[in-house]
Amino acid sequence: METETMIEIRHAALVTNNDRDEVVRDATIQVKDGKIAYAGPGKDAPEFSAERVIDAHGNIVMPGFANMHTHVPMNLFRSYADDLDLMTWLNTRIFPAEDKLTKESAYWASMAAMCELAAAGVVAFNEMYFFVDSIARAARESGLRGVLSRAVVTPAPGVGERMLAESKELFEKYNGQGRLKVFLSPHAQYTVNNGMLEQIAQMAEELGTGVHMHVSETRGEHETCMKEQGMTPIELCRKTGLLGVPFYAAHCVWVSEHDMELMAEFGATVLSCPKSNLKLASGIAPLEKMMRKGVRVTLGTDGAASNNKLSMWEEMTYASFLQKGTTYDPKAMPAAQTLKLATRYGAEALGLDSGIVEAGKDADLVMIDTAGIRYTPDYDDVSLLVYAGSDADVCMTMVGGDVIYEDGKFAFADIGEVKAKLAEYAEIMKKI
Ligand SMILES: CSC[C@H]1O[C@@H](n2cnc3c(O)ncnc32)[C@H](O)[C@@H]1O
Ligand SMILES: [Zn+2]
Repeated sequence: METETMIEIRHAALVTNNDRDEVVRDATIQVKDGKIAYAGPGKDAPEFSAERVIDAHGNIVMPGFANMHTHVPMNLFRSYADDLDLMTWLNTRIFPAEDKLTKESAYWASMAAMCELAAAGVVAFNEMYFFVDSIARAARESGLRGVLSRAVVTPAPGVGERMLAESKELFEKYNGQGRLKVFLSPHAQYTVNNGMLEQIAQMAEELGTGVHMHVSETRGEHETCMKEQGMTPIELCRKTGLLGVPFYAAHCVWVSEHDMELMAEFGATVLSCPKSNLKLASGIAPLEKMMRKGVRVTLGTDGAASNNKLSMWEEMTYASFLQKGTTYDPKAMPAAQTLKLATRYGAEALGLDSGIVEAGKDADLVMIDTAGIRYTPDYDDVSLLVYAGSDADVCMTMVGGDVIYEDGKFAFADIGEVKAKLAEYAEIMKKI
């Protein structure tokens, strides 16, 4: 596929995702040099000499998703270890399998994830793993926006320091390069000692970057931290300085009222992964309560080994329905708010200039084919997207004005080759 600098999309139902939740019928979206030049009623659109005109009659155009917690090389481990709790899953199956990963297998697994994300309408992902060079290579090729981080653990003296030094090198190499940014990443409170948490907070401050960490995922993590440290994992993050930098806390299932108040006070971002938390039997994060206390909540999938899809569509449905079901309040997490958690709030948290479809924003858009039976009748487009939509409905994904996925085809990958490579590397995993 060619890159056009001027694209005009006509006759779309435009879900703007703005503060007024406006939906514009028969809308035109004009894209120039990666930005939205115009988005609004077709009848009011200015003259535009488009290199390509897309007829979106019968389609919805909306902002793309920000998947806020991923481990993209874990696409190699989908269906490899199911029906286990987090610690058994990690210690008996995943960590041994990860020992067999190589630069090449991590690259191809990341490419598989890029395809899965792009085809499901994701425009940005917030990643934590090792093999960051492999992930950066796949991300750059795909055109997706990626915030990468090299996970740090402290199993033995000196190991964490080496990993942190590597994180700094990766920051210097990739941060601000094209569509990439780099954060720092202590894996979790139970794998990283307090001294290293402090060093990471200091380095994030020096570099002016964020910190991405698994926090309060399971009851066991919460109880052990209380017993060994005399405080919750979030309180420990405050003590070690992590809440003083832009802080991105994945999961937050087992959080106290005080934890929520701290996160609101320090402006931390919660990266909730409702499906992964259910599959690993970790529990249900109290998102509604957190949001009422003023905490910024966003959504992610976690890796393909614990989800087992990278579908923000499913995260939206699970997140909303779980909050309704656990609060006994049908008004909890309504559709328009849920869509914002999956798109705009994530984009804002990552410092991206997208998440709303309006003039001046980056053109990070997706187009949804509404020909399927689930989009009829059409009383409320946002409701249809959030409660009835799915990956399969995405017919085009655009990042910074580049069409990276369209009608089953990827601009950046030969999907047959990607599948063949994954099958080849899976043979190695089967021998463990
Ligand atoms: C060291 S890179 C990231 C590390 O995290 C592991 N992981 C994947 N999902 C989870 C999760 O939900 N909680 C904790 N750790 C997780 C992954 O396998 C890598 O080892
Ligand atoms: Zn995770």
